[in-house]
Amino acid sequence: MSDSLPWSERPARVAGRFPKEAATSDGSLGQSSRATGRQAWPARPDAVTLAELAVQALLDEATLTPKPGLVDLRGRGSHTDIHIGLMCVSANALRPGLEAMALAGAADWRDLRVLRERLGLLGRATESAMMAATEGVNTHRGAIWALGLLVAAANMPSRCGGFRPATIAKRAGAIASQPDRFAGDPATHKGGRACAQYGVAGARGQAQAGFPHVLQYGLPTLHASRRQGAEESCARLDALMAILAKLDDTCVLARGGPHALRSLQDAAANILKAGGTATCRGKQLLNHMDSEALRLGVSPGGAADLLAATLFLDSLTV
Ligand SMILES: CC(C)(COP(=O)(O)OP(=O)(O)OC[C@H]1O[C@@H](n2cnc3c(N)ncnc32)[C@H](O[C@H]2O[C@H](COP(=O)(O)OP(=O)(O)OP(=O)(O)O)[C@@H](O)[C@H]2O)[C@@H]1O)[C@@H](O)C(=O)NCCC(=O)NCCS
Ligand SMILES: Nc1ncnc2[nH]cnc12
Repeated sequence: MSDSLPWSERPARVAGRFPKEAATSDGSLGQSSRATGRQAWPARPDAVTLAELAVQALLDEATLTPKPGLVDLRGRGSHTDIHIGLMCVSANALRPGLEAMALAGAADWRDLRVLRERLGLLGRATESAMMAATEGVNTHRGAIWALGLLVAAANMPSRCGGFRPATIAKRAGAIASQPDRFAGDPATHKGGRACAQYGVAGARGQAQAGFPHVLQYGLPTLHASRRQGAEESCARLDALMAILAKLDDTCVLARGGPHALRSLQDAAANILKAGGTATCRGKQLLNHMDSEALRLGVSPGGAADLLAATLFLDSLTV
């Protein structure tokens, strides 16, 4: 890690807990201690724990299999430059940055404008750390944005409100809605251009609205599928389908256009209508959806990021 990073004074104890070799191992990789989706915290988690939970959510998302067009334990999906090992290395490289962003939430909560600019600085440095770890591949840019805002919001003092997912997401939305004088030009980003071309809100709009796809689709579907007795991996895949069915994912739009987006959204909705990914029909449809994503050359990276955000907020549930 570069010495110039703003958190370089942080102790090494938070870095590199996930060995590179383990990244390509079997299905046990990435399974959290909350494999049942439940973890009781004796008190509110501190910044180190919040960063750890966020990284775990990223690992859980990356290793969730089978996902349509996305990198998973089977392979690269529609990507040529990313594999599961890189996703895991990348997730682990974000830990110090996420911890610093959580600390910023506790330090700068009184002035959301100051906090937004602090998070912008840390977010851009975390993007650089990701790029250094992946040798220039964009694995988690959207995830840094979403989880950075959420860990900061989760670490604001309790007088800012409760610790429920809805409260944390709303606070994150308030931070994201503040201006950042130092932000780059969105029109130079592929996602920013897709937003302008197709009139969609993208990752920025999703965060500013307080993560509606996480609160209205991801979390309720995760919980409903668990209640219906689905295995944890199926409940998580169902949550991904629920997000995907409704999200204007700029990764899909940028690579495949509106036709590809509609095709994935319809396929995800049909899987849920068939009873979800735990059913035989749901599994068949998921297989078909995966083939279609590969044929179209698209990968719903935005929906995957929001699944990680869903799993992170779920992991805070006592
Ligand atoms: C505000 C930013 C998000 C700026 O980003 P941008 O203007 O580019 O906005 P979006 O494209 O809308 O979003 C960026 C990433 O967010 C994910 N995403 C896409 N759609 C949505 C959506 N509707 N809702 C939520 N999230 C969404 C997605 O990230 C994932 O995909 C990336 C991989 O995609 P891929 O196409 O393979 O990679 P590319 O590099 O684009 O392609 P190639 O060049 O390889 O061909 C991967 O990152 C996933 O995570 C979008 O890509 C924000 O990033 C920003 O301002 N950051 C600065 C720091 C900051 O202010 N931080 C503050 C808080 S931490
Ligand atoms: N599993 C995944 N595959 C490809 N891009 C992603 N972005 C976030 N998660 C991803």
